[in-house]
Amino acid sequence: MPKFAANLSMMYPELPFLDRFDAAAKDGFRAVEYLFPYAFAPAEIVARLQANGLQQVLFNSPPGGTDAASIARAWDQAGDKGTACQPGREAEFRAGVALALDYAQALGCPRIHAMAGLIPPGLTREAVQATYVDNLRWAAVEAAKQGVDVLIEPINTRDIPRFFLNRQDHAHEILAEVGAPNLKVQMDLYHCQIVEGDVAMKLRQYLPTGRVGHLQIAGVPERHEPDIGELNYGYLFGVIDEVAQQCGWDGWIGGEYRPRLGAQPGGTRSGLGWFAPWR
Ligand SMILES: O=C(O)C(=O)[C@@H](O)CO
Ligand SMILES: [Mg+2]
Repeated sequence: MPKFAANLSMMYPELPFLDRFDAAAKDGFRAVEYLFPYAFAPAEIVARLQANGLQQVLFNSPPGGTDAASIARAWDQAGDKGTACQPGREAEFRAGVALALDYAQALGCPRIHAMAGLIPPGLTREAVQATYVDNLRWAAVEAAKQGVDVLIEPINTRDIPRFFLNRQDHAHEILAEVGAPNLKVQMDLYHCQIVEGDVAMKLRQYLPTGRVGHLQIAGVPERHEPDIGELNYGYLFGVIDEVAQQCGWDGWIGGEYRPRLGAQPGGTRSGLGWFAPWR
């Protein structure tokens, strides 16, 4: 049966970040993910996880720099959204992964997402791929020392123009080139539908490879609740369940969407009809 995690960066915008853990647990989630924990001491987050019986299943390494201002700048509209593919920023990438691994250890989190970043102006995807592969190879070795997986995520270029990694096939080619068993794909079905479509067949193709470390979902195109939009998630959850039973895939599915009612009080809970059968 599919296991769902609440993405606390997008869900529960009506609440301060630390209170979102309590709300997700009350709504029946057993696991959480989010972008960045770095504005909080690990102990503050561990306290929220433990008080609510929640597992931390995913977060991102810093998208640039390791201090709060750099992380915010790297994530804002004009930010680089990661350094992994950017030649000359290898030291920054490594410092970010090291910080993420410290947090992963403290939070008991088994995977981190290392964002690829934008292709720098004047360079091509082909020109920066060697930097990306070298950085991921280093990150996978470091993460393996503490039993953590490193994830890479194809993201659509309507949301993030010039993002390096956009397609599932490219992500799986990168895994083959890096050759590290703990490097896996974060397969976000929202991005997959926008860039490639044919989502059910892609699930059937990639879940049995054992190289998909995590799934994420949202309605397309507005990135609201999964039961709003052009994707039929009721059908897709059935496909995931069927394939998972056949191949033993045991990953989490993150609800990474912006509730339709925005930050209205109770807005996230009122949109959880999609989750009711799986609670
Ligand atoms: O934007 C997404 O999709 C994500 O999963 C974030 O973690 C940014 O990578
Ligand atoms: Mg995602």
